[in-house]
Amino acid sequence: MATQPQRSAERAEKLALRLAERASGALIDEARLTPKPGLVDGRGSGAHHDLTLALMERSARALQPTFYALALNSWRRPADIALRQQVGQLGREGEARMMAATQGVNTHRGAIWALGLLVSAAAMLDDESTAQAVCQTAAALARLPDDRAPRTFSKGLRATQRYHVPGAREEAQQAFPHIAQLALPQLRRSRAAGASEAQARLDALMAIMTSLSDTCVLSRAGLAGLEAMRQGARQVLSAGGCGTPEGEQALARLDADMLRLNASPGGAADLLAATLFLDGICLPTD
Ligand SMILES: CC(C)(COP(=O)(O)OP(=O)(O)OC[C@H]1O[C@@H](n2cnc3c(N)ncnc32)[C@H](O[C@H]2O[C@H](COP(=O)(O)OP(=O)(O)OP(=O)(O)O)[C@@H](O)[C@H]2O)[C@@H]1O)[C@@H](O)C(=O)NCCC(=O)NCCS
Ligand SMILES: Nc1ncnc2[nH]cnc12
Repeated sequence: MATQPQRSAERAEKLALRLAERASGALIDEARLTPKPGLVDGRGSGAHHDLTLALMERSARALQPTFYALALNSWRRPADIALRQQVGQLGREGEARMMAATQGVNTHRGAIWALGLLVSAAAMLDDESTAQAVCQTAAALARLPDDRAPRTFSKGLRATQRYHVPGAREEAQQAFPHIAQLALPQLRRSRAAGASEAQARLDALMAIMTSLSDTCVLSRAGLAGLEAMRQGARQVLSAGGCGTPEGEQALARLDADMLRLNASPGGAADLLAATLFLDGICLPTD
């Protein structure tokens, strides 16, 4: 008969496997979702020259062991410095894994950050929780310092300082408002209004794009690119979403604008993947 510690280990491993499969699956679902403005999708490489759908999928699969390790090591632990450092280390190993799988192309750095924290938070809470609870727990972890992190200067950091806007760090530290307050409610509203699953997911992406300061867009296309992204996404939603003929036309215009400006909302795409992950693992609210 299995002893108590054996049963606990089995439970932790089972949960870690489920979370890791869901996290990698959410990355693949996001990458395949079509048509996404400026992004890699089933039609092609969007505004990118070095990314393809096959590469995004390879990267997503290569990250599954990272998500598994994050969940297993976070199981039922409190948000403290020791866990923050371990999660940081596992996240950096995940980035190295991604780079090895893609021969040095940055496919999912932002996604490793957002999904990594959310996978850890779901394992910390263990029981099925609401998306709000998982986002709050992830935020508690993100707000802790990681003294072992190398002091490097990134494109994201440069954009947040130049334009005085929040970036990926702040989104996590504020408990992912673009997921909890915009994307998840929009996903559920669009489904309830009869949109197809793909249309509802595209609407959720639009909801994120209406207000995110996506440092990927800022680095490539400046404030003009960011404003075009936000305005275009608002037009899609105010036309009734991607499921209406007017919404579909507005989405095509937004795609053309993003390509013309060389803008890619990679941060919004990461947050959509994180939304799909939470939608798949969390208790429904309201
Ligand atoms: C906190 C970190 C995310 C580092 O953040 P920072 O802002 O310093 O660094 P970046 O390297 O720029 O990464 C940020 C990425 O986050 C995504 N993102 C952008 N804006 C937001 C936002 N407002 N909210 C949430 N997420 C956002 C975005 O990722 C996507 O874009 C990537 C492609 O970017 P880039 O290489 O710039 O792309 P290109 O334009 O294609 O380059 P060129 O072709 O022009 O050369 C892609 O990866 C998408 O995922 C931003 O890029 C975090 O990484 C960190 O500190 N990690 C340390 C480890 C850790 O503690 N982990 C814990 C959890 S596991
Ligand atoms: N579909 C996508 N295209 C480009 N960059 C991304 N980053 C995350 N998902 C992406």
